[in-house]
Amino acid sequence: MPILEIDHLQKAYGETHILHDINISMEPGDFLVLVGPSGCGKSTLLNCIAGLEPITGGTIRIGGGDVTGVSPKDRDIAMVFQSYALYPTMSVARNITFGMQVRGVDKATQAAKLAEVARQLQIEPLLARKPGQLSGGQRQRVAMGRALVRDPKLFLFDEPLSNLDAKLRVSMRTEIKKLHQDLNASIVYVTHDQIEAMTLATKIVVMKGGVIQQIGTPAEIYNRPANMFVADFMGSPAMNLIPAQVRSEGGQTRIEIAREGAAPLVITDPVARELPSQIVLGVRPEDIHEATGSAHLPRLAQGAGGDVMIEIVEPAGADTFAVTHLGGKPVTARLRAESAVRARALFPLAFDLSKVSYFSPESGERLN
Ligand SMILES: Nc1ncnc2c1ncn2[C@@H]1O[C@H](COP(=O)(O)OP(=O)(O)OP(=O)(O)O)[C@@H](O)[C@H]1O
Repeated sequence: MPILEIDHLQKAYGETHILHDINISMEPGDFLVLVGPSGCGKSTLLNCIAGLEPITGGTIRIGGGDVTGVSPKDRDIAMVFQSYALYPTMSVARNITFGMQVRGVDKATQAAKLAEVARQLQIEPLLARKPGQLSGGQRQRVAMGRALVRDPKLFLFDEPLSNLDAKLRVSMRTEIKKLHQDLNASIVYVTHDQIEAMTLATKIVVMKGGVIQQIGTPAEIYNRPANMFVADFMGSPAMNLIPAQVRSEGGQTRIEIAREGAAPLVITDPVARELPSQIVLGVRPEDIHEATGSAHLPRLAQGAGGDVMIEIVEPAGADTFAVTHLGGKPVTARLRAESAVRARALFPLAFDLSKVSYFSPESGERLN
């Protein structure tokens, strides 16, 4: 049975529609990440799940029970906010046990739960301190501790790492992932950071303008984006989106891409595909390879590339990024660090056609 089922959810503020026909089904133990740009409605959706915002239409079920009209405290959820929302005058220990005290949990159980989460989160030495005496990462841990002692059906996290510096964010991300694995907890997590989404989620919901664009595993979202918005939003550097023309010939698909100062680059997809004459070809930087000595790239089809003029070369330690222009757009290839690629020179590049996406230029939807 799904731990969370959202069915045809609508949310409006007066005449302003914020969320449109949201449908989500989440299994127990899932780490479901709601991701999208600022203003896409992900926090509003989380608040609807928590019961902090009334919904305009549809239903929400948690653990099989309809909670649509149920107050937040009766939904068996625990929420961790971006602001942590700790009580400043209470010690760390009191912050964690206070909710249990209010619910009438006996003292011995409170102490046992406190000890358990303090150990899990490695905050034992901090229990007597006040929130003002903690670092951002430590406050974050206390806020999580407060959620953990509730042992709820569902954890809700609203951008919990956004107040931390970059380095701490990465280490807290690892901790949250470990916590999820250890507890097998069901988590709904909001972030605008696509890397956080990719690294944490078992399931990603990509949103834009209050509409779900795609739901899938991180691999599905990355490898088979449903449309150009998802293709562009997920992945860094972003997927290259190259306008191209298609000619079907003899059971193959010929794709022509305009190249500056030279005849179009013609690549041949060995699969016969039903494509419109104009498409946008999506290819991730790591799926564009140096075409010379491609013996180590057996999956590269014959005729999958050609010489292109390299404009900029950016060494980045483990990789080297090479930027060219194709179809009138800048195109980035992620090459090996030891690549001989040079700026302002021709260089042979080939696309891994087993990995490319084709999109409709009009609707932006995936075609293959
Ligand atoms: N009380 C409100 N009344 C009217 N509009 C609101 C209200 N609260 C939020 N909105 C609007 O709803 C939309 C979604 O907001 P929401 O905070 O859910 O976005 P978000 O994706 O979480 O963005 P962010 O990452 O910036 O927090 C925004 O356009 C926002 O202006």
